[in-house]
Amino acid sequence: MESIVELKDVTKVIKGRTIIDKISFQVNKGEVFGFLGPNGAGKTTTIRMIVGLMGITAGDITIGGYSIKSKFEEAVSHVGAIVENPEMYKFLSGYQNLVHYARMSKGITKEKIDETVELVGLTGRIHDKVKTYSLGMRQRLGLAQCLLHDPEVLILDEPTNGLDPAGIREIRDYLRLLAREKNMAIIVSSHLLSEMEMMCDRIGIIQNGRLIDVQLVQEFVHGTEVIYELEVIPREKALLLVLENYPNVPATRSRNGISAELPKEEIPNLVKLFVGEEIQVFGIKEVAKTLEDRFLEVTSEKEAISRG
Ligand SMILES: Nc1ncnc2c1ncn2[C@@H]1O[C@H](COP(=O)(O)OP(=O)(O)OP(=O)(O)O)[C@@H](O)[C@H]1O
Repeated sequence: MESIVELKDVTKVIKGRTIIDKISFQVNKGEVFGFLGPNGAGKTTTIRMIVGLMGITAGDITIGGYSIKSKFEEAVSHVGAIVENPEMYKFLSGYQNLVHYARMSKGITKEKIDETVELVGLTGRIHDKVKTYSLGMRQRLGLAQCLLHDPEVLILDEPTNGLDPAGIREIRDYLRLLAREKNMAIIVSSHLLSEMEMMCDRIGIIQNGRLIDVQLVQEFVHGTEVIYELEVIPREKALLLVLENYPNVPATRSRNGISAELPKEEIPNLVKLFVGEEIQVFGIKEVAKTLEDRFLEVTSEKEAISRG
C-alpha cells in the first residue's frame, strides 16, 4: 500500500502547554483511517495541523510527498476536508451552492458537479433548497463540495456528529465506497468506538495528545484471546473455581453465569472441573471482544506503563 499522508513527530505547544506530543503515523491510499480518542485528546488539533489551519511547533507533515511547512500549496492541493461546519447558503438549492463553490475554484465542469452529486446520492433532491435538507443530506452536500476537485485525501472531523443511525450508515457507506473505488485516503475522527469499528480499516488511538496505538480494526477487535460466556449454576462457585485455577485469567459474573477470557484449549478442562464440582453447565458461547473492550484494555495498559 502506498502512503500519502505522513506525520513525523508532530508536536504542538500552545502557551507553554504540549497539546500534541510527537505524533507519527501514515495513511495509505484506499484506506479509511480512524482517529479515535476521548474529548480533548487532541484529534481536532491534529487534523487542523494536517489541513494547514494551524501551524506545527515541531516535526513535519507531508501530503503526497510535499511538506506542509515548506510546500504548503502543493501539499494541500491533494486535500479535501470538512473540519468546521461547511458553509452553505440555506436559501439556495444544493446545486446552486455547488455551482457557486465551483466558480471559486478553477476547472470544475458541470459534468463533474453532476457526477459528484450522483456519487453522494443527492440527485433526486439537489435542486431543492438546502434549508429543506436533513442534517445527513447537508453532510453529503458538504462532502460533494470537498469532492469536486478530486482530492486524493479526504479529511473529516467527527463526520457523523449529530446524525441519526440511518445518516451514520449513509456517510459510512459513502466513505467506504470512496476509499475503494477512488483509491482515496480518508481520515476521520470520532470519540465513538462502535462507529470507528464499522467505518475504518485502521485506527489510531490518541489520548492526552499522544498516539498510543495504531492497529488494523480487525486485529484490534479480535485479539488472541476470546471471551467465553459460561452459563452455569451455581455461578459464585463457578467463578471462584475459575479464579483459583486460572489466576491470570480475567473472569467476571455475567447475566446468565460467568464470563472468562480463556484460550480455547482450556475449555474442555474447565468443563471437566465444573462437572467434578457438581456445577451444572448449560451452555458455552464464544463472544468476540468489542472495540470498546480493547480500547479500555489498551488505554489502561498504557496508563499503567506510563505510571511505571
Ligand atoms: N487554541 C487553543 N488554545 C489553548 N488550548 C487549546 C487550543 N486548542 C486546543 N486546545 C486544547 O488542546 C486539547 C486538545 O483539544 P482538541 O480540540 O484537539 O481535542 P479533541 O480530541 O478534538 O476533542 P473534542 O472531541 O472535544 O473536539 C484540549 O485540552 C484543548 O483544550
